[in-house]
Amino acid sequence: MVEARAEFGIGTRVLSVSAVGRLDAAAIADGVPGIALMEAAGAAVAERAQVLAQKGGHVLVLCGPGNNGGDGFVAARLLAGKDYPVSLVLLGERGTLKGDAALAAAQWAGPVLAALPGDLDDVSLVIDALFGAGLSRDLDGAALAMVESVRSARLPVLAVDVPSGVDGDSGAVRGAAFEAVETITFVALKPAHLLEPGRSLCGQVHVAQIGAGEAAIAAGLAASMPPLHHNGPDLWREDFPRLTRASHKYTRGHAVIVSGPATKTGAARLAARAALRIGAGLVTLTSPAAALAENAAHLTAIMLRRCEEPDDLDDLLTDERLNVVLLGPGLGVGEPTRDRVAVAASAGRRLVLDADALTSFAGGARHLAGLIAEGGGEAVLTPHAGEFARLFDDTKVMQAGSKVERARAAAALTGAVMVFKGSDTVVAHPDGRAAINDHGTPYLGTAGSGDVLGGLIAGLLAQGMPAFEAACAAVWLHGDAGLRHGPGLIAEDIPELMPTVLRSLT
Ligand SMILES: NC(=O)C1=CN([C@@H]2O[C@H](COP(=O)(O)OP(=O)(O)OC[C@H]3O[C@@H](n4cnc5c(N)ncnc54)[C@H](O)[C@@H]3O)[C@@H](O)[C@H]2O)[C@@H](O)CC1
Ligand SMILES: Nc1ncnc2c1ncn2[C@@H]1O[C@H](COP(=O)(O)OP(=O)(O)O)[C@@H](O)[C@H]1O
Ligand SMILES: [K+]
Repeated sequence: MVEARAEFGIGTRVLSVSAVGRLDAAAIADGVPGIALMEAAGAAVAERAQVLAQKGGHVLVLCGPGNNGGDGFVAARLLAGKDYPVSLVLLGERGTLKGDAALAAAQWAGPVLAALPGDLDDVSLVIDALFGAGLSRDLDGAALAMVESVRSARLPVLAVDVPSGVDGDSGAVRGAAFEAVETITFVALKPAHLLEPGRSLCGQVHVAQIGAGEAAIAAGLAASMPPLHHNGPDLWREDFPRLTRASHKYTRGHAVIVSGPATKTGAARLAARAALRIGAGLVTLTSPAAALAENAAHLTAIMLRRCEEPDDLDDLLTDERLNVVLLGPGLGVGEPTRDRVAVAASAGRRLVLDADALTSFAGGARHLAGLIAEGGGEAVLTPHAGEFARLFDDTKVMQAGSKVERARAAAALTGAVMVFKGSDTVVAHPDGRAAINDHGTPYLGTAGSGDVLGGLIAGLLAQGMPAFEAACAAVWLHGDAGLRHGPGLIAEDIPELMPTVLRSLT
Protein backbone atom coordinates (compact mmCIF):
# COMPACT_ATOMS: atom_id res chain seq x y z
CA MET A 1 0.00 0.00 0.00
CA VAL A 2 1.15 3.53 -0.67
CA GLU A 3 1.31 6.11 2.11
CA ALA A 4 -0.92 9.17 2.00
CA ARG A 5 0.78 12.58 2.02
CA ALA A 6 -0.46 16.09 2.49
CA GLU A 7 2.70 18.19 2.72
CA PHE A 8 3.31 21.44 0.85
CA GLY A 9 0.06 21.41 -1.08
CA ILE A 10 0.97 18.19 -2.84
CA GLY A 11 -2.11 16.60 -1.33
CA THR A 12 -3.31 13.82 -3.60
CA ARG A 13 -1.21 14.90 -6.61
CA VAL A 14 0.98 12.46 -8.54
CA LEU A 15 3.76 14.10 -10.57
CA SER A 16 5.10 13.12 -13.98
CA VAL A 17 8.81 12.41 -14.28
CA SER A 18 9.40 15.57 -16.30
CA ALA A 19 7.52 17.67 -13.73
CA VAL A 20 9.81 16.35 -10.98
CA GLY A 21 12.78 17.35 -13.15
CA ARG A 22 11.30 20.87 -13.37
CA LEU A 23 10.70 20.87 -9.64
CA ASP A 24 14.34 19.93 -8.94
CA ALA A 25 15.55 22.59 -11.38
CA ALA A 26 13.29 25.21 -9.75
CA ALA A 27 14.62 24.30 -6.29
CA ILE A 28 18.19 24.70 -7.53
CA ALA A 29 17.32 28.01 -9.21
CA ASP A 30 15.79 29.13 -5.90
CA GLY A 31 19.14 28.62 -4.21
CA VAL A 32 18.91 25.06 -2.87
CA PRO A 33 22.10 23.40 -4.18
CA GLY A 34 21.49 20.18 -6.11
CA ILE A 35 23.93 18.38 -3.85
CA ALA A 36 21.81 19.40 -0.84
CA LEU A 37 18.77 17.73 -2.45
CA MET A 38 20.89 14.67 -3.17
CA GLU A 39 22.25 14.56 0.39
CA ALA A 40 18.68 14.68 1.72
CA ALA A 41 17.59 11.97 -0.72
CA GLY A 42 20.55 9.74 0.20
CA ALA A 43 19.89 10.32 3.91
CA ALA A 44 16.27 9.22 3.51
CA VAL A 45 17.47 6.07 1.71
CA ALA A 46 20.05 5.33 4.42
CA GLU A 47 17.40 5.75 7.11
CA ARG A 48 15.11 3.18 5.49
CA ALA A 49 18.06 0.87 4.81
CA GLN A 50 18.78 0.76 8.53
CA VAL A 51 15.24 -0.40 9.15
CA LEU A 52 15.35 -3.04 6.42
CA ALA A 53 18.88 -4.46 6.77
CA GLN A 54 19.76 -6.72 9.64
CA LYS A 55 21.52 -4.73 12.34
CA GLY A 56 25.10 -4.32 11.14
CA GLY A 57 24.23 -6.45 8.06
CA HIS A 58 26.11 -6.24 4.76
CA VAL A 59 24.56 -3.66 2.42
CA LEU A 60 25.23 -3.84 -1.31
CA VAL A 61 24.73 -0.50 -3.06
CA LEU A 62 24.34 -0.56 -6.86
CA CYS A 63 25.02 2.86 -8.36
CA GLY A 64 24.18 3.97 -11.90
CA PRO A 65 25.83 6.67 -14.01
CA GLY A 66 23.40 9.52 -13.19
CA ASN A 67 21.91 11.25 -10.15
CA ASN A 68 20.09 8.11 -9.03
CA GLY A 69 23.58 6.67 -8.56
CA GLY A 70 24.53 9.87 -6.72
CA ASP A 71 21.80 9.14 -4.15
CA GLY A 72 23.36 5.69 -3.80
CA PHE A 73 26.82 7.12 -3.08
CA VAL A 74 25.37 9.35 -0.33
CA ALA A 75 23.44 6.45 1.24
CA ALA A 76 26.54 4.23 1.10
CA ARG A 77 28.66 6.85 2.90
CA LEU A 78 26.06 7.39 5.63
CA LEU A 79 25.56 3.66 6.21
CA ALA A 80 29.32 3.04 6.37
CA GLY A 81 29.44 5.87 8.93
CA LYS A 82 26.96 3.87 11.01
CA ASP A 83 29.29 0.86 10.87
CA TYR A 84 27.33 -1.14 8.31
CA PRO A 85 29.65 -3.14 6.05
CA VAL A 86 28.95 -1.58 2.61
CA SER A 87 29.97 -2.81 -0.85
CA LEU A 88 29.42 -0.34 -3.69
CA VAL A 89 29.20 -1.32 -7.34
CA LEU A 90 29.28 1.40 -10.01
CA LEU A 91 27.86 0.81 -13.45
CA GLY A 92 30.35 2.64 -15.69
CA GLU A 93 33.48 4.66 -14.98
CA ARG A 94 33.86 6.85 -11.93
CA GLY A 95 35.60 9.47 -14.08
CA THR A 96 32.51 9.90 -16.26
CA LEU A 97 30.23 10.88 -13.35
CA LYS A 98 29.02 14.45 -13.64
CA GLY A 99 27.63 17.25 -11.51
CA ASP A 100 26.05 16.35 -8.19
CA ALA A 101 26.67 12.62 -8.71
CA ALA A 102 30.39 13.34 -9.13
CA LEU A 103 30.33 15.46 -5.94
CA ALA A 104 28.57 12.66 -4.03
CA ALA A 105 31.03 10.05 -5.35
CA ALA A 106 33.97 12.22 -4.27
CA GLN A 107 32.75 11.94 -0.67
CA TRP A 108 32.78 8.13 -0.81
CA ALA A 109 36.07 6.89 0.62
CA GLY A 110 35.49 3.15 0.18
CA PRO A 111 36.28 0.94 -2.77
CA VAL A 112 34.22 1.11 -5.97
CA LEU A 113 33.59 -2.29 -7.54
CA ALA A 114 33.02 -2.67 -11.27
CA ALA A 115 30.83 -5.79 -10.94
CA LEU A 116 28.76 -7.66 -8.37
CA PRO A 117 30.78 -9.63 -5.81
CA GLY A 118 30.84 -13.34 -6.71
CA ASP A 119 29.35 -14.36 -3.40
CA LEU A 120 26.09 -12.66 -2.44
CA ASP A 121 25.28 -15.02 0.43
CA ASP A 122 26.01 -12.57 3.24
CA VAL A 123 24.19 -9.60 1.65
CA SER A 124 21.46 -8.37 3.96
CA LEU A 125 20.05 -5.65 1.70
CA VAL A 126 20.56 -4.39 -1.86
CA ILE A 127 20.10 -0.68 -2.51
CA ASP A 128 19.07 -0.22 -6.12
CA ALA A 129 20.37 3.17 -7.26
CA LEU A 130 21.01 2.26 -10.89
CA PHE A 131 18.37 4.33 -12.70
CA GLY A 132 15.49 6.50 -11.64
CA ALA A 133 13.86 9.29 -13.56
CA GLY A 134 16.53 9.16 -16.26
CA LEU A 135 15.84 5.63 -17.55
CA SER A 136 15.94 6.12 -21.29
CA ARG A 137 16.12 2.65 -22.83
CA ASP A 138 15.68 -1.02 -22.03
CA LEU A 139 18.11 -2.56 -19.56
CA ASP A 140 20.82 -4.60 -21.21
CA GLY A 141 24.43 -5.70 -20.63
CA ALA A 142 25.81 -5.24 -17.11
CA ALA A 143 22.63 -3.61 -15.74
CA LEU A 144 20.47 -6.49 -16.95
CA ALA A 145 22.95 -9.00 -15.49
CA MET A 146 22.79 -7.26 -12.08
CA VAL A 147 18.98 -7.40 -12.04
CA GLU A 148 19.03 -11.08 -12.94
CA SER A 149 21.66 -11.97 -10.31
CA VAL A 150 19.88 -10.10 -7.53
CA ARG A 151 16.52 -11.58 -8.49
CA SER A 152 17.83 -15.13 -8.62
CA ALA A 153 19.61 -14.67 -5.25
CA ARG A 154 16.20 -13.51 -3.86
CA LEU A 155 17.82 -10.63 -1.99
CA PRO A 156 15.66 -7.91 -0.45
CA VAL A 157 15.91 -4.69 -2.48
CA LEU A 158 15.37 -1.10 -1.41
CA ALA A 159 14.78 0.88 -4.61
CA VAL A 160 15.76 4.52 -4.91
CA ASP A 161 13.01 6.55 -6.61
CA VAL A 162 11.71 3.61 -8.71
CA PRO A 163 12.96 0.05 -9.14
CA SER A 164 15.51 0.29 -11.95
CA GLY A 165 13.98 -0.86 -15.21
CA VAL A 166 10.52 0.52 -14.36
CA ASP A 167 9.45 3.49 -16.46
CA GLY A 168 8.48 6.27 -14.05
CA ASP A 169 5.56 7.57 -16.10
CA SER A 170 3.92 4.36 -17.29
CA GLY A 171 4.96 1.74 -14.73
CA ALA A 172 6.02 -0.48 -17.66
CA VAL A 173 9.11 -2.68 -17.40
CA ARG A 174 11.87 -1.85 -19.88
CA GLY A 175 13.70 -5.11 -20.49
CA ALA A 176 13.86 -6.20 -16.84
CA ALA A 177 13.43 -4.60 -13.44
CA PHE A 178 14.25 -5.11 -9.79
CA GLU A 179 11.46 -6.30 -7.53
CA ALA A 180 11.76 -4.17 -4.39
CA VAL A 181 10.45 -4.76 -0.90
CA GLU A 182 10.38 -1.02 -0.51
CA THR A 183 10.80 2.03 -2.73
CA ILE A 184 11.72 5.43 -1.44
CA THR A 185 10.82 8.28 -3.73
CA PHE A 186 11.15 12.00 -3.37
CA VAL A 187 8.71 14.90 -3.04
CA ALA A 188 5.67 13.19 -4.63
CA LEU A 189 4.48 9.91 -6.07
CA LYS A 190 5.12 9.25 -9.76
CA PRO A 191 2.63 7.23 -11.89
CA ALA A 192 4.84 4.12 -11.76
CA HIS A 193 4.25 3.86 -8.01
CA LEU A 194 0.56 3.23 -8.69
CA LEU A 195 0.32 1.69 -12.19
CA GLU A 196 0.99 -1.99 -12.77
CA PRO A 197 3.38 -3.66 -13.15
CA GLY A 198 5.42 -0.87 -11.54
CA ARG A 199 3.28 -0.75 -8.46
CA SER A 200 3.78 -4.41 -7.61
CA LEU A 201 7.54 -4.11 -8.24
CA CYS A 202 7.83 -1.13 -5.86
CA GLY A 203 6.75 -2.98 -2.72
CA GLN A 204 5.92 -0.52 0.07
CA VAL A 205 6.35 3.06 -1.18
CA HIS A 206 7.63 5.92 0.99
CA VAL A 207 7.72 9.54 -0.08
CA ALA A 208 10.53 11.61 1.45
CA GLN A 209 10.70 15.39 1.42
CA ILE A 210 14.18 16.62 0.50
CA GLY A 211 13.92 20.36 1.16
CA ALA A 212 12.83 21.45 -2.31
CA GLY A 213 10.75 24.33 -0.90
CA GLU A 214 7.21 25.41 -1.54
CA ALA A 215 7.89 27.53 -4.64
CA ALA A 216 9.72 24.67 -6.37
CA ILE A 217 6.89 22.29 -5.48
CA ALA A 218 4.39 24.76 -6.92
CA ALA A 219 6.46 24.81 -10.13
CA GLY A 220 6.41 21.01 -10.22
CA LEU A 221 2.64 20.93 -9.71
CA ALA A 222 2.17 23.49 -12.49
CA ALA A 223 4.34 21.39 -14.80
CA SER A 224 2.20 18.28 -14.30
CA MET A 225 -1.08 19.28 -15.94
CA PRO A 226 -3.81 18.20 -16.34
CA PRO A 227 -3.59 16.92 -12.79
CA LEU A 228 -3.18 13.28 -11.92
CA HIS A 229 -4.24 12.20 -8.43
CA HIS A 230 -3.79 9.31 -6.04
CA ASN A 231 -7.41 8.36 -5.33
CA GLY A 232 -8.52 8.80 -1.74
CA PRO A 233 -11.17 10.60 0.33
CA ASP A 234 -9.23 13.88 0.23
CA LEU A 235 -9.97 14.03 -3.50
CA TRP A 236 -13.76 13.89 -3.21
CA ARG A 237 -14.80 14.33 0.43
CA GLU A 238 -16.10 17.85 -0.13
CA ASP A 239 -18.42 16.69 -2.90
CA PHE A 240 -19.69 13.62 -1.07
CA PRO A 241 -23.47 13.73 -0.50
CA ARG A 242 -24.48 15.07 2.89
CA LEU A 243 -27.87 14.83 4.50
CA THR A 244 -29.54 17.77 6.16
CA ARG A 245 -32.55 17.68 8.43
CA ALA A 246 -34.61 18.69 5.41
CA SER A 247 -33.41 15.77 3.25
CA HIS A 248 -35.97 13.27 2.06
CA LYS A 249 -35.98 10.45 -0.43
CA TYR A 250 -36.70 12.67 -3.42
CA THR A 251 -33.77 14.96 -2.60
CA ARG A 252 -31.53 11.87 -2.53
CA GLY A 253 -32.20 11.00 -6.16
CA HIS A 254 -33.86 8.16 -8.01
CA ALA A 255 -31.69 5.66 -9.88
CA VAL A 256 -33.01 3.42 -12.63
CA ILE A 257 -31.26 0.11 -13.21
CA VAL A 258 -32.16 -1.79 -16.36
CA SER A 259 -32.43 -5.53 -15.82
CA GLY A 260 -31.58 -8.20 -18.37
CA PRO A 261 -33.92 -11.06 -19.42
CA ALA A 262 -34.97 -14.03 -17.28
CA THR A 263 -32.00 -15.97 -15.84
CA LYS A 264 -29.75 -12.93 -16.42
CA THR A 265 -31.20 -10.61 -13.80
CA GLY A 266 -28.75 -11.00 -10.90
CA ALA A 267 -26.24 -8.46 -12.17
CA ALA A 268 -28.82 -5.65 -12.29
CA ARG A 269 -30.09 -6.52 -8.81
CA LEU A 270 -26.55 -6.35 -7.41
CA ALA A 271 -26.17 -2.92 -8.96
CA ALA A 272 -29.57 -1.79 -7.65
CA ARG A 273 -28.76 -2.93 -4.12
CA ALA A 274 -25.46 -1.03 -4.24
CA ALA A 275 -27.17 2.15 -5.49
CA LEU A 276 -29.63 1.99 -2.59
CA ARG A 277 -26.98 1.21 0.03
CA ILE A 278 -24.78 4.14 -1.04
CA GLY A 279 -27.69 6.45 -0.42
CA ALA A 280 -29.89 6.91 -3.49
CA GLY A 281 -33.36 7.83 -2.16
CA LEU A 282 -35.15 5.49 -4.53
CA VAL A 283 -34.07 2.77 -6.91
CA THR A 284 -36.23 1.32 -9.65
CA LEU A 285 -35.32 -1.84 -11.50
CA THR A 286 -36.85 -2.07 -14.94
CA SER A 287 -37.49 -5.61 -16.10
CA PRO A 288 -38.80 -7.40 -19.20
CA ALA A 289 -42.17 -9.03 -18.51
CA ALA A 290 -40.72 -12.54 -18.59
CA ALA A 291 -38.26 -11.68 -15.80
CA LEU A 292 -40.69 -9.79 -13.53
CA ALA A 293 -41.45 -12.77 -11.29
CA GLU A 294 -37.79 -13.64 -10.95
CA ASN A 295 -36.91 -10.07 -10.03
CA ALA A 296 -39.89 -9.62 -7.73
CA ALA A 297 -38.92 -12.71 -5.79
CA HIS A 298 -35.66 -11.04 -4.78
CA LEU A 299 -36.61 -7.40 -4.26
CA THR A 300 -38.15 -5.53 -1.37
CA ALA A 301 -37.06 -1.89 -0.99
CA ILE A 302 -36.11 -1.68 -4.63
CA MET A 303 -39.06 -0.92 -6.88
CA LEU A 304 -39.85 -2.94 -9.94
CA ARG A 305 -41.26 -1.68 -13.23
CA ARG A 306 -42.12 -3.57 -16.38
CA CYS A 307 -40.17 -2.28 -19.38
CA GLU A 308 -40.36 -4.46 -22.46
CA GLU A 309 -39.36 -2.18 -25.30
CA PRO A 310 -37.04 0.84 -25.48
CA ASP A 311 -40.22 2.97 -25.70
CA ASP A 312 -41.27 1.73 -22.25
CA LEU A 313 -38.02 3.13 -20.87
CA ASP A 314 -38.75 6.38 -22.69
CA ASP A 315 -42.17 6.54 -21.02
CA LEU A 316 -40.68 5.88 -17.62
CA LEU A 317 -38.18 8.68 -18.08
CA THR A 318 -40.91 11.26 -18.59
CA ASP A 319 -40.79 11.41 -14.79
CA GLU A 320 -38.01 13.96 -14.34
CA ARG A 321 -37.23 12.74 -10.84
CA LEU A 322 -35.63 9.62 -12.24
CA ASN A 323 -32.25 11.22 -12.68
CA VAL A 324 -29.77 8.40 -13.36
CA VAL A 325 -29.90 5.32 -15.57
CA LEU A 326 -27.49 2.40 -15.33
CA LEU A 327 -27.37 0.06 -18.29
CA GLY A 328 -25.26 -2.95 -19.07
CA PRO A 329 -25.04 -5.64 -16.41
CA GLY A 330 -26.69 -8.79 -17.80
CA LEU A 331 -28.41 -6.81 -20.55
CA GLY A 332 -27.15 -8.72 -23.59
CA VAL A 333 -25.03 -7.54 -26.50
CA GLY A 334 -26.66 -6.06 -29.59
CA GLU A 335 -29.13 -3.61 -31.01
CA PRO A 336 -31.79 -3.75 -28.27
CA THR A 337 -29.13 -2.67 -25.76
CA ARG A 338 -27.84 0.08 -28.09
CA ASP A 339 -31.44 1.31 -28.47
CA ARG A 340 -31.94 1.48 -24.71
CA VAL A 341 -28.69 3.43 -24.31
CA ALA A 342 -29.89 5.82 -27.03
CA VAL A 343 -33.22 6.31 -25.22
CA ALA A 344 -31.61 7.01 -21.86
CA ALA A 345 -29.00 9.31 -23.41
CA SER A 346 -31.51 11.31 -25.43
CA ALA A 347 -33.61 11.73 -22.29
CA GLY A 348 -30.63 13.72 -20.96
CA ARG A 349 -30.17 11.50 -17.94
CA ARG A 350 -26.90 10.94 -16.14
CA LEU A 351 -25.73 7.56 -17.38
CA VAL A 352 -23.62 4.72 -16.09
CA LEU A 353 -22.69 2.29 -18.87
CA ASP A 354 -21.07 -1.01 -17.97
CA ALA A 355 -20.54 -4.51 -19.33
CA ASP A 356 -22.92 -5.35 -22.24
CA ALA A 357 -23.78 -1.68 -22.79
CA LEU A 358 -20.09 -1.15 -23.61
CA THR A 359 -19.60 -4.33 -25.62
CA SER A 360 -22.69 -3.46 -27.69
CA PHE A 361 -20.68 -0.50 -29.01
CA ALA A 362 -17.57 -2.55 -29.84
CA GLY A 363 -15.84 -0.76 -32.68
CA GLY A 364 -18.43 2.01 -32.37
CA ALA A 365 -16.96 4.35 -29.76
CA ARG A 366 -17.73 7.39 -31.93
CA HIS A 367 -21.37 6.35 -32.29
CA LEU A 368 -21.58 6.09 -28.50
CA ALA A 369 -19.87 9.47 -28.14
CA GLY A 370 -22.50 10.95 -30.44
CA LEU A 371 -25.36 9.59 -28.32
CA ILE A 372 -23.79 10.89 -25.12
CA ALA A 373 -23.22 14.33 -26.64
CA GLU A 374 -26.73 14.52 -28.08
CA GLY A 375 -28.46 14.08 -24.74
CA GLY A 376 -26.14 16.47 -22.95
CA GLY A 377 -26.24 14.38 -19.76
CA GLU A 378 -23.07 13.27 -18.07
CA ALA A 379 -21.96 9.70 -18.55
CA VAL A 380 -19.64 7.37 -16.69
CA LEU A 381 -18.25 4.34 -18.52
CA THR A 382 -16.79 1.45 -16.51
CA PRO A 383 -14.85 -0.89 -18.81
CA HIS A 384 -12.46 -3.59 -17.64
CA ALA A 385 -9.45 -4.17 -19.90
CA GLY A 386 -11.34 -6.50 -22.27
CA GLU A 387 -14.30 -4.14 -22.68
CA PHE A 388 -11.93 -1.20 -23.08
CA ALA A 389 -10.06 -2.95 -25.91
CA ARG A 390 -13.30 -3.95 -27.66
CA LEU A 391 -14.64 -0.41 -27.48
CA PHE A 392 -11.51 1.44 -28.57
CA ASP A 393 -9.61 -1.10 -30.67
CA ASP A 394 -10.08 0.78 -33.92
CA THR A 395 -9.23 4.20 -32.46
CA LYS A 396 -6.01 6.01 -31.53
CA VAL A 397 -6.89 5.50 -27.86
CA MET A 398 -5.03 2.18 -27.73
CA GLN A 399 -1.80 3.86 -28.88
CA ALA A 400 -1.97 6.56 -26.22
CA GLY A 401 0.73 5.03 -23.99
CA SER A 402 0.26 4.45 -20.28
CA LYS A 403 -3.03 3.30 -18.76
CA VAL A 404 -3.59 6.89 -17.59
CA GLU A 405 -3.02 8.25 -21.08
CA ARG A 406 -5.33 5.63 -22.61
CA ALA A 407 -8.06 6.42 -20.08
CA ARG A 408 -7.68 10.15 -20.76
CA ALA A 409 -7.84 9.60 -24.51
CA ALA A 410 -10.93 7.40 -24.13
CA ALA A 411 -12.63 10.02 -21.94
CA ALA A 412 -11.82 12.76 -24.45
CA LEU A 413 -13.16 10.67 -27.35
CA THR A 414 -16.43 9.69 -25.69
CA GLY A 415 -17.02 12.83 -23.64
CA ALA A 416 -17.61 10.54 -20.66
CA VAL A 417 -15.85 9.94 -17.36
CA MET A 418 -13.86 6.76 -17.87
CA VAL A 419 -13.43 4.21 -15.09
CA PHE A 420 -10.79 1.92 -16.58
CA LYS A 421 -10.94 -0.95 -14.08
CA GLY A 422 -8.33 -3.35 -12.78
CA SER A 423 -6.06 -3.60 -9.78
CA ASP A 424 -4.88 -0.10 -10.78
CA THR A 425 -8.23 1.42 -11.77
CA VAL A 426 -7.82 4.76 -13.52
CA VAL A 427 -10.61 7.34 -13.50
CA ALA A 428 -10.32 10.02 -16.17
CA HIS A 429 -12.44 13.07 -17.04
CA PRO A 430 -12.73 14.37 -20.61
CA ASP A 431 -10.84 17.51 -19.51
CA GLY A 432 -7.80 15.35 -18.64
CA ARG A 433 -8.12 15.20 -14.84
CA ALA A 434 -7.36 11.69 -13.73
CA ALA A 435 -6.86 9.56 -10.63
CA ILE A 436 -5.29 6.18 -9.99
CA ASN A 437 -6.77 3.93 -7.34
CA ASP A 438 -4.66 1.48 -5.36
CA HIS A 439 -7.14 1.05 -2.51
CA GLY A 440 -8.40 -2.44 -3.16
CA THR A 441 -7.67 -6.13 -3.06
CA PRO A 442 -7.61 -9.05 -5.52
CA TYR A 443 -10.58 -10.47 -3.56
CA LEU A 444 -12.64 -7.93 -5.54
CA GLY A 445 -11.98 -9.97 -8.67
CA THR A 446 -15.17 -12.00 -8.25
CA ALA A 447 -18.29 -12.39 -10.37
CA GLY A 448 -20.59 -9.40 -10.07
CA SER A 449 -18.10 -7.13 -8.32
CA GLY A 450 -18.09 -4.76 -11.29
CA ASP A 451 -21.91 -4.67 -11.32
CA VAL A 452 -21.81 -3.49 -7.71
CA LEU A 453 -19.30 -0.78 -8.64
CA GLY A 454 -21.65 0.44 -11.39
CA GLY A 455 -24.47 0.61 -8.85
CA LEU A 456 -22.36 2.56 -6.38
CA ILE A 457 -21.53 5.13 -9.07
CA ALA A 458 -25.20 5.37 -10.07
CA GLY A 459 -26.21 5.86 -6.43
CA LEU A 460 -23.76 8.72 -5.96
CA LEU A 461 -24.75 10.34 -9.27
CA ALA A 462 -28.40 10.13 -8.20
CA GLN A 463 -27.48 12.18 -5.14
CA GLY A 464 -26.00 14.89 -7.35
CA MET A 465 -22.31 14.22 -6.86
CA PRO A 466 -20.18 15.44 -9.80
CA ALA A 467 -19.38 12.55 -12.13
CA PHE A 468 -15.58 12.45 -11.77
CA GLU A 469 -15.71 12.67 -7.99
CA ALA A 470 -18.59 10.15 -7.83
CA ALA A 471 -16.58 7.66 -9.87
CA CYS A 472 -13.45 8.15 -7.76
CA ALA A 473 -15.44 7.83 -4.52
CA ALA A 474 -17.26 4.69 -5.66
CA VAL A 475 -14.02 3.02 -6.73
CA TRP A 476 -12.40 3.80 -3.39
CA LEU A 477 -15.40 2.73 -1.29
CA HIS A 478 -15.71 -0.49 -3.33
CA GLY A 479 -12.01 -1.12 -2.64
CA ASP A 480 -12.47 -0.32 1.03
CA ALA A 481 -15.27 -2.87 1.33
CA GLY A 482 -13.02 -5.45 -0.33
CA LEU A 483 -10.18 -4.71 2.05
CA ARG A 484 -12.44 -4.92 5.08
CA HIS A 485 -13.92 -8.24 4.02
CA GLY A 486 -10.88 -10.00 2.56
CA PRO A 487 -11.02 -13.77 1.98
CA GLY A 488 -14.35 -15.28 1.05
CA LEU A 489 -15.72 -12.07 -0.45
CA ILE A 490 -18.59 -12.43 -2.92
CA ALA A 491 -20.24 -9.57 -4.76
CA GLU A 492 -23.33 -9.65 -2.50
CA ASP A 493 -21.12 -8.73 0.46
CA ILE A 494 -20.00 -5.42 -1.01
CA PRO A 495 -23.29 -3.46 -0.75
CA GLU A 496 -23.86 -4.90 2.74
CA LEU A 497 -20.49 -3.50 3.88
CA MET A 498 -21.41 0.04 2.80
CA PRO A 499 -22.89 1.08 6.17
CA THR A 500 -19.58 0.23 7.88
CA VAL A 501 -17.49 1.77 5.11
CA LEU A 502 -19.55 4.97 5.07
CA ARG A 503 -19.60 5.30 8.86
CA SER A 504 -15.82 5.31 8.98
CA LEU A 505 -15.52 7.94 6.26
CA THR A 506 -14.31 11.05 8.06
N1 LIG B 1 18.63 17.47 -8.41
C1 LIG B 1 18.05 16.41 -8.89
O1 LIG B 1 17.74 16.32 -10.09
C2 LIG B 1 17.78 15.27 -7.97
C3 LIG B 1 17.74 14.00 -8.48
N2 LIG B 1 17.62 12.94 -7.67
C4 LIG B 1 17.84 11.60 -8.18
O2 LIG B 1 18.26 11.64 -9.51
C5 LIG B 1 17.52 10.76 -10.30
C6 LIG B 1 17.45 11.27 -11.71
O3 LIG B 1 18.77 11.44 -12.11
P1 LIG B 1 19.20 11.48 -13.65
O4 LIG B 1 18.31 12.43 -14.36
O5 LIG B 1 20.65 11.74 -13.66
O6 LIG B 1 18.84 10.06 -14.19
P2 LIG B 1 19.24 8.58 -13.70
O7 LIG B 1 20.31 8.61 -12.71
O8 LIG B 1 17.98 7.89 -13.38
O9 LIG B 1 19.76 7.91 -15.06
C7 LIG B 1 20.40 8.65 -16.05
C8 LIG B 1 21.68 7.99 -16.47
O10 LIG B 1 21.48 6.63 -16.79
C9 LIG B 1 21.81 6.37 -18.15
N3 LIG B 1 20.83 5.38 -18.61
C10 LIG B 1 19.51 5.53 -18.72
N4 LIG B 1 18.91 4.38 -19.07
C11 LIG B 1 19.91 3.45 -19.17
C12 LIG B 1 19.94 2.08 -19.49
N5 LIG B 1 18.82 1.40 -19.76
N6 LIG B 1 21.11 1.45 -19.50
C13 LIG B 1 22.24 2.11 -19.21
N7 LIG B 1 22.28 3.42 -18.90
C14 LIG B 1 21.13 4.09 -18.89
C15 LIG B 1 21.73 7.71 -18.82
O11 LIG B 1 22.53 7.73 -19.97
C16 LIG B 1 22.26 8.64 -17.71
O12 LIG B 1 23.66 8.58 -17.63
C17 LIG B 1 16.19 10.62 -9.62
O13 LIG B 1 15.58 9.40 -9.96
C18 LIG B 1 16.60 10.72 -8.16
O14 LIG B 1 16.97 9.44 -7.68
C19 LIG B 1 17.73 13.11 -6.23
O15 LIG B 1 19.08 13.11 -5.95
C20 LIG B 1 17.09 14.36 -5.78
C21 LIG B 1 17.62 15.55 -6.53
N1 LIG C 1 -6.54 -7.70 -8.38
C1 LIG C 1 -7.46 -6.75 -8.13
N2 LIG C 1 -7.20 -5.78 -7.23
C2 LIG C 1 -8.12 -4.82 -6.99
N3 LIG C 1 -9.33 -4.75 -7.59
C3 LIG C 1 -9.65 -5.68 -8.48
C4 LIG C 1 -8.74 -6.72 -8.81
N4 LIG C 1 -9.34 -7.51 -9.74
C5 LIG C 1 -10.55 -6.97 -9.99
N5 LIG C 1 -10.75 -5.87 -9.24
C6 LIG C 1 -11.94 -4.99 -9.25
O1 LIG C 1 -13.11 -5.80 -9.24
C7 LIG C 1 -14.09 -5.28 -10.16
C8 LIG C 1 -14.36 -6.35 -11.22
O2 LIG C 1 -15.19 -5.85 -12.20
P1 LIG C 1 -15.57 -6.66 -13.52
O3 LIG C 1 -14.34 -7.18 -14.17
O4 LIG C 1 -16.48 -5.80 -14.32
O5 LIG C 1 -16.34 -7.91 -12.90
P2 LIG C 1 -17.82 -8.45 -13.16
O6 LIG C 1 -18.07 -8.30 -14.62
O7 LIG C 1 -17.78 -9.88 -12.73
O8 LIG C 1 -18.73 -7.66 -12.33
C9 LIG C 1 -13.51 -4.00 -10.72
O9 LIG C 1 -13.93 -2.90 -9.93
C10 LIG C 1 -12.00 -4.19 -10.55
O10 LIG C 1 -11.30 -2.99 -10.46
K1 LIG D 1 16.49 2.91 -8.83
